[in-house]
Amino acid sequence: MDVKSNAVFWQEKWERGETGFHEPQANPLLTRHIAALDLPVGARVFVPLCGMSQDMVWLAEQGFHVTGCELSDIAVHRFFSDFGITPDIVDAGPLCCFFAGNIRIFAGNIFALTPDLLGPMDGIYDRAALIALPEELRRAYAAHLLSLTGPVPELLVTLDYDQSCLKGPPFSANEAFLRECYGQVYVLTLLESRAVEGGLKGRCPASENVWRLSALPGSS
Ligand SMILES: C[S@@+](CC[C@H](N)C(=O)[O-])C[C@H]1O[C@@H](n2cnc3c(N)ncnc32)[C@H](O)[C@@H]1O
Repeated sequence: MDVKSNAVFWQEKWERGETGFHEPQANPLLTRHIAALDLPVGARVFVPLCGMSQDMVWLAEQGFHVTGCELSDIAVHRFFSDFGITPDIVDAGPLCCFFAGNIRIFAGNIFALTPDLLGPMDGIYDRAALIALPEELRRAYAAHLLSLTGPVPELLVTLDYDQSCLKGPPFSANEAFLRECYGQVYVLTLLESRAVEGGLKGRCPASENVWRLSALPGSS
């Protein structure tokens, strides 16, 4: 699957309301482990492929400046309208930037986002972003993310399961794959691993893993 067909796939998911990944509250793995990034209040946190995640609200409530990037306009509009907030909207090259308070979201394809548009970031929170993408795009995504932010600390939530058991998304990302994508610049530390209750989609044993990525000495 290439960048264009991936975009069509996700746009159609949002149009059909197939958003089972969306959680009504902040993810407990985020709230439990964000401190591991050691970010000061006021730090700038990037949330790639953010959907309309409540995690952004929770991060903003902790005093962080949050920047998301999301392909679907439907998701971005719903994120703000659910709070009864009318965001300001400005053109940002090939993307559109929505902002209100200490949350801004780039609506558009992350592969079109540039370091200049994004600006400096102090940390990354990736839940269901890397693993939303098929194998061919996942490596490109990881490299692009690094080109956007450099090796800032990252909290990464992944799934690990036998890919032959389910088609995905979400796709499996095992430790070897993560080390291939990120091991050149990051030290990877597994903070928590827990079995998905009842199996992934009720069909396949899976573990949900929380990783801290911190810059290898000399890589920042
Ligand atoms: C599985 S959802 C996860 C959303 C969010 N992280 C959460 O935890 O609810 C993946 C999201 O990535 C978005 N997406 C997929 N490819 C993208 C791309 N190339 N650029 C920006 N967003 C993308 C989809 O529209 C979808 O909302």
